[in-house]
Amino acid sequence: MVNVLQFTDVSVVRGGNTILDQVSWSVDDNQRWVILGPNGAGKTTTLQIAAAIAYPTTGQAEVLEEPLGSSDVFELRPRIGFASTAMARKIPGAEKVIDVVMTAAYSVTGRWNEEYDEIDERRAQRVLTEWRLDHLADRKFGTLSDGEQKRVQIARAVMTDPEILLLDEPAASLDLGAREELLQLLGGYASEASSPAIIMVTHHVEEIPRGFTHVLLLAGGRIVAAGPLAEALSTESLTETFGLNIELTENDGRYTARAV
Ligand SMILES: Nc1ncnc2c1ncn2[C@@H]1O[C@H](COP(=O)(O)OP(=O)(O)OP(=O)(O)O)[C@@H](O)[C@H]1O
Repeated sequence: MVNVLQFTDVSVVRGGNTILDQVSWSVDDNQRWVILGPNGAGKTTTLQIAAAIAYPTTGQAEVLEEPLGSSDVFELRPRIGFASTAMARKIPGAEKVIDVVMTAAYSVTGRWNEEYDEIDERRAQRVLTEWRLDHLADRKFGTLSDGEQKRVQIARAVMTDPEILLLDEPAASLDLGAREELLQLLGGYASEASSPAIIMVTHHVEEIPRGFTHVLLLAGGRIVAAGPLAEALSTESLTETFGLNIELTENDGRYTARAV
């Protein structure tokens, strides 16, 4: 078991606002975390620190055993897979799906010759197949549906074989079928022992895939609960997190929540 993330009293202050407040949190490589909390709770900021693209104002964050602030983030970042809508916006709509996935390897190999070309292309094809995108390899990214684009973002993030995979609201804006297909794929990936640690931000307990193991509940920049799903995700902890009476039900590894 390897520790991939260690926050010790992490606070983030921006524009005079305390966005994260003394957050201490630890993630091991065999864990798959969901981060839940209301709008503005600090979920994305937490993910940005885990991605080594934001830094604590005070406290200490270690990512893949490298302390942020005194490590070379340019060596660290290629070891992290990060899929978010903000990053997807940077992908040119005219780029072919296979290229969107394959170019993720550039930052790791740092070169582009015949040998790497073939290895990367084979790996990209394999990743596309895993995420049920092989039939779309030659399509332009901009012509894909939302659900397909989300899967391409994840395929790109796993292309480099990252040691930690970060997903910012991967199921947002998907229709029921696309959401369920994505959750199935994510659940399968999460259940594989060879997969990296996964941290996924979401707004809905319905979007927690089977195979996820832990939850971090945030409200107002503070931890309300953190730990194994069976213990930390409850009617009580959700009620406290969202500040209204919520009833949680679990059915065969999937969750639903509603106000009562
Ligand atoms: N530069 C900044 N200056 C002041 N406040 C900021 C700044 N950046 C972010 N914030 C605030 O920090 C809070 C936390 O933002 P963050 O994006 O981490 O929350 P979130 O939980 O991901 O929210 P959402 O669910 O709405 O995406 C928000 O209230 C946001 O307005």
